[in-house]
Amino acid sequence: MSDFVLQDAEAHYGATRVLGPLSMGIEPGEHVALIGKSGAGKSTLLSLMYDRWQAQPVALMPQALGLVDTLSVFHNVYMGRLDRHRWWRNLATLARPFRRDVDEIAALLDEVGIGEKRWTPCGELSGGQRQRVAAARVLYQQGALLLADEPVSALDGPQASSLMGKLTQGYPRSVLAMHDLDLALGFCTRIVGLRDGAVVLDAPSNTLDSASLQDLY
Ligand SMILES: Nc1ncnc2c1ncn2[C@@H]1O[C@H](COP(=O)(O)OP(=O)(O)OP(=O)(O)O)[C@@H](O)[C@H]1O
Repeated sequence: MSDFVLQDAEAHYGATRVLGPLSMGIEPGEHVALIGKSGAGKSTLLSLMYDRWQAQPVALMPQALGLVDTLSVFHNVYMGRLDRHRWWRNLATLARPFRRDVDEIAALLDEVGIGEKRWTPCGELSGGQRQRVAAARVLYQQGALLLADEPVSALDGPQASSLMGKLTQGYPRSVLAMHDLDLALGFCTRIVGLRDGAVVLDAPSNTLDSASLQDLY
């Protein structure tokens, strides 16, 4: 049985129910694309999953990315593992990073194509570069499950494909809110379609094509 299960889950804003009740589990090896039009409940479902499962090693890449603009790209990626180190090591890293960390993070930044920006403050990056920093941070963090909200929305076609490959290979399971149906079908094993806070489709990707998903929009 999966450790990642929701049973009759609901989300409310004030007195208004915007999601559920819904039940679903994420099995090992599953990469789930959450699709549906704007306002369907994708971000709300990701937040609910993060709340319910945060006792387990879950990484979150939020839509707003959560970068600290005044810190360098290196330091933002390093934050993916802040909770694994003692306070004094994190404090020392702020002033003078350890060579081992610099080398590991530099390799990751090279992989996502922003190695030359290692010491640039995140506030000086483009939208696509910022998205790649946030992706590098969750790849550095590692864990049992990745939750990501439109993780490649600011990237061009080849960059988006490359990063989708790294994110789905970097975690044993993932749930990714997506708007690009071809990327969802190409990289995810399962498609969950939401409409007005309800699951209206839940099927393996290899049984679907992008035309059959258009009904959700
Ligand atoms: N802070 C909030 N307060 C009240 N209602 C909210 C709030 N955030 C979201 N909602 C409502 O919850 C519903 C689901 O929103 P959600 O952000 O989960 O949609 P989404 O599918 O992620 O949309 P998008 O693709 O635009 O990011 C919408 O009806 C939205 O208006």
